[in-house]
Amino acid sequence: MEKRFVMKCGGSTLAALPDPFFQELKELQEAGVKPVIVHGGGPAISETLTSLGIPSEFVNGLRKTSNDVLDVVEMVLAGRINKEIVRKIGLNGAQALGLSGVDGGLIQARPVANSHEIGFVGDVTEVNASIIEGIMNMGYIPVIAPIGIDGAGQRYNINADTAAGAVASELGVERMIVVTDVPGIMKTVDGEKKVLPSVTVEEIDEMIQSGEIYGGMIPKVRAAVQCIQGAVSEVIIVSGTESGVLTRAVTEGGVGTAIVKTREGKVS
Ligand SMILES: Nc1ncnc2c1ncn2[C@@H]1O[C@H](COP(=O)(O)OP(=O)(O)O)[C@@H](O)[C@H]1O
Ligand SMILES: CC(=O)N[C@@H](CCC(=O)OP(=O)(O)O)C(=O)O
Repeated sequence: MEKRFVMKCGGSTLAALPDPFFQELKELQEAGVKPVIVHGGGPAISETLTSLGIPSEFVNGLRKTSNDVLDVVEMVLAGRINKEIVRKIGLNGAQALGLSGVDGGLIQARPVANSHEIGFVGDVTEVNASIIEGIMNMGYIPVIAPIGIDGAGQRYNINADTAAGAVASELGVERMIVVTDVPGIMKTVDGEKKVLPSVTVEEIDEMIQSGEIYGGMIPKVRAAVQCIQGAVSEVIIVSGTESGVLTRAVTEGGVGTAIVKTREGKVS
């Protein structure tokens, strides 16, 4: 099975991901699947900023990033969190190689439109796929921290969902899997909260308008909508703590919430 997929692991769930999750990753790799991981770490960044007494706030889901904040973001994401994931993959029998978007100029970025307000936050302009492919071809799982860089050497803090979407688009993978702390996109139907098996771009817009999708789910669905406009067929949002979820998401689908162009276009 020669198949690649991009998996975004959210900071909300990283510490809770159990060994069986990483064992599934190893088994998928042994079966010939090539995973690429892009990770977040928002809660760990916030904790470190607090312990250092550096104020931090979010504007529309993006962290206001001064130079001091940027140093901490890089230290926590490209340092502690990245190496923790690499270590867990190693302990469960596979091999990973960690890097940030700065390494080899992997993720090129430019300031977001409202950078005057939120500082060094970036949008991705280019992803150097050959670096990722080189790592995969050596038999390692690339583990990428979402820091970007521009031609002048300026670093940028990039939302991890946005970075993962850009990597998935550049690699042209069929599926991006977003691992978070909820089992999918939820909606209250007849007074009961249910996980939606699939949602279309149109339905996402309505759910953001109505407030049913809010907070940290917004960058996820925005990144998903952006990458399914291109080669990526669907984005699947799942919880990483459910047993067998990763294998199902990669091989057959039918788990979590699939974000699809249209229902007809759904790959099942
Ligand atoms: N419709 C929705 N269904 C499920 N979760 C939602 C929804 N709208 C907003 N959320 C929120 O999004 C959160 C996941 O985003 P976030 O905390 O940023 O996670 P991560 O660190 O994995 O990126 C959930 O814990 C939940 O509070
Ligand atoms: C610009 C911006 O907001 N960057 C994020 C990067 C980490 C991230 O996105 O982590 P999660 O996936 O855990 O939310 C931040 O500073 O928190």
